[in-house]
Amino acid sequence: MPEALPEPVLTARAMREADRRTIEELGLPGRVLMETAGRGAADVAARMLGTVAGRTVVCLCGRGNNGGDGFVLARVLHARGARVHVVTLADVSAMSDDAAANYRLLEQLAAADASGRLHLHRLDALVGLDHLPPADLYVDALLGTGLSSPLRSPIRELVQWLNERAAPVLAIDIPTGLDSDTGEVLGAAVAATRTVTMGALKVGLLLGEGPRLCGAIDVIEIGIPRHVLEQVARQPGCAWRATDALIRQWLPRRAHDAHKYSAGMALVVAGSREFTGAPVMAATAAARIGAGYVLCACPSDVRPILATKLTEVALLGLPETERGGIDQEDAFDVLDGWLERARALLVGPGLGRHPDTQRFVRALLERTQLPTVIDADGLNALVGFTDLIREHAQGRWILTPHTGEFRRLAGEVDLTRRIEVVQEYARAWGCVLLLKGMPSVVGWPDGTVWINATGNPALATAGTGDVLAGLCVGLVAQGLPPAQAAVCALHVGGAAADRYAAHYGTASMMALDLLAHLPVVLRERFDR
Ligand SMILES: NC(=O)C1=CN([C@@H]2O[C@H](COP(=O)(O)OP(=O)(O)OC[C@H]3O[C@@H](n4cnc5c(N)ncnc54)[C@H](OP(=O)(O)O)[C@@H]3O)[C@@H](O)[C@H]2O)[C@@H](O)CC1
Ligand SMILES: Nc1ncnc2c1ncn2[C@@H]1O[C@H](COP(=O)(O)OP(=O)(O)O)[C@@H](O)[C@H]1O
Ligand SMILES: [K+]
Repeated sequence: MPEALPEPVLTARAMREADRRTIEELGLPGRVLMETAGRGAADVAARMLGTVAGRTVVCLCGRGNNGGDGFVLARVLHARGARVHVVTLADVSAMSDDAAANYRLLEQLAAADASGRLHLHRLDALVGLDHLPPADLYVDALLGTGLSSPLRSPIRELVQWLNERAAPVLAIDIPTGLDSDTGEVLGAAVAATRTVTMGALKVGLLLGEGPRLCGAIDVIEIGIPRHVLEQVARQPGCAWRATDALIRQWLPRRAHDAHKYSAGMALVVAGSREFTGAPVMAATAAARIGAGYVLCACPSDVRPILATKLTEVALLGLPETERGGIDQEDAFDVLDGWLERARALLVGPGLGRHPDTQRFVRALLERTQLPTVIDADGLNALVGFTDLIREHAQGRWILTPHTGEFRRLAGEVDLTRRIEVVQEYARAWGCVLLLKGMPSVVGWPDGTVWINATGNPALATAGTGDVLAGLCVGLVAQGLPPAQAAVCALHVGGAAADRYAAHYGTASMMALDLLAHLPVVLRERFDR
């Protein structure tokens, strides 16, 4: 089976380091990198145009290497018959060396070419823009990873002008104005139809405003060796994105001689008088993703209610104190046998925050050696007890907080640096930390971070977190290590949401719809 490779997601600093090492250590000239980048971008532009000959392209170029990529793209599209207008802001003497070399090439070409299809415009003020002909495609080659502060004039005005154009916009490397590390808009930013990014994905394309502003993304391989990308990807703030091929490789396969125990038993401790839906969604999700035997342990007085909603999922009633929480000692009498037989545990969905229940949760987590998913009220029981995570997680726990639950656990954190924050806490707590959101992010205890590649706003509906927790425990019950189970659960769950949205849009989905689409997605996309 060929080794499927995850996609590196780099910060500007890591990208610059990869460029530098390729140029200085490997000896691949920066000019060649730029030529390859520009040609790759031109191919994407050509696909957007359909036909190139006779079409009009306006290319706005900055004076750095991002502009240089744009000059190469302009030359290539011109060679293929397009009418090209290149707009520059600076004199060639102020350009970076590689950009200047490519600009001089364009000057030679414009002088030698009698077709009148290549026009170079030096922009001193914005007035020049209105003399440009309407274009079939605009190219944003103003700024890339060199952006370091809120956009200055005149680039800021150029960005606004671009955003008023009717025709599609292709952003080179990063939409100008978008922070390539955080996805924040620095003053103003190009809203691109498509972004062609060089060498590797950038973090800012996937976080914050990135997904909204960059449109579809093409990654151009420009000659930076994979081992260089993998090494720089270890820098803080960098991450990885799984591919379908990698998930297909990781997902468990059911053995031909499987029986319900060998296919993995998941024990779900969930539910309360207030929440009888969460245990259903979590336990059903565990069964749907392939656990052979799912047992749901809930407070005794909600057992009859769940029994009407669950058929394939077996139920266990947990004794309660007279105050209404779960009675710790009596509950262990009921659970201990099952804790020996189960292969994975999920604690939390809909458990409620009764102090007795919270004490029971902490005692259970200290007692079990099972790989465990802790979600929702399981996490709330750990507020103020994060030492318990440090002592007991040992890489076996998956925590699945949304932003609010994470803030309650970790205190005030700056989530514009969500990659670093997840990296830091997963490492400090020694657990797999799945921080839900758009996109959801997974931190491993060794510092590796994953940005979810699938999912869409249809997921913003109550219960999808319960489903996600169930997918996690269902995968761990089948023998998948917690680190990989969290990445797979997000990827597959998000893929189910994507299939739903493709058919029905993003407003109508409810959490259990994810499970209705899961079998087809597992079959069609993940070969299970
Ligand atoms: N040749 C190669 O190795 C490869 C290069 N690659 C390409 O190079 C790009 C990186 O090139 P880069 O480092 O030159 O930076 P770049 O994004 O062009 O910007 C520099 C300019 O930005 C300006 N500027 C900064 N902040 C600003 C603000 N707030 N408002 C306004 N202006 C501002 C800054 O001006 P200054 O602040 O210096 O006055 C300077 O003029 C990368 O994205 C990729 O496309 C790839 O193809 C890979 C191979
Ligand atoms: N399969 C999934 N893929 C990606 N993100 C997911 C997935 N499931 C849940 N999420 C994220 O989790 C959020 C819902 O979690 P949460 O708020 O805990 O829901 P609830 O507690 O109502 O079940 C969603 O908005 C989405 O960002
Ligand atoms: K750009």
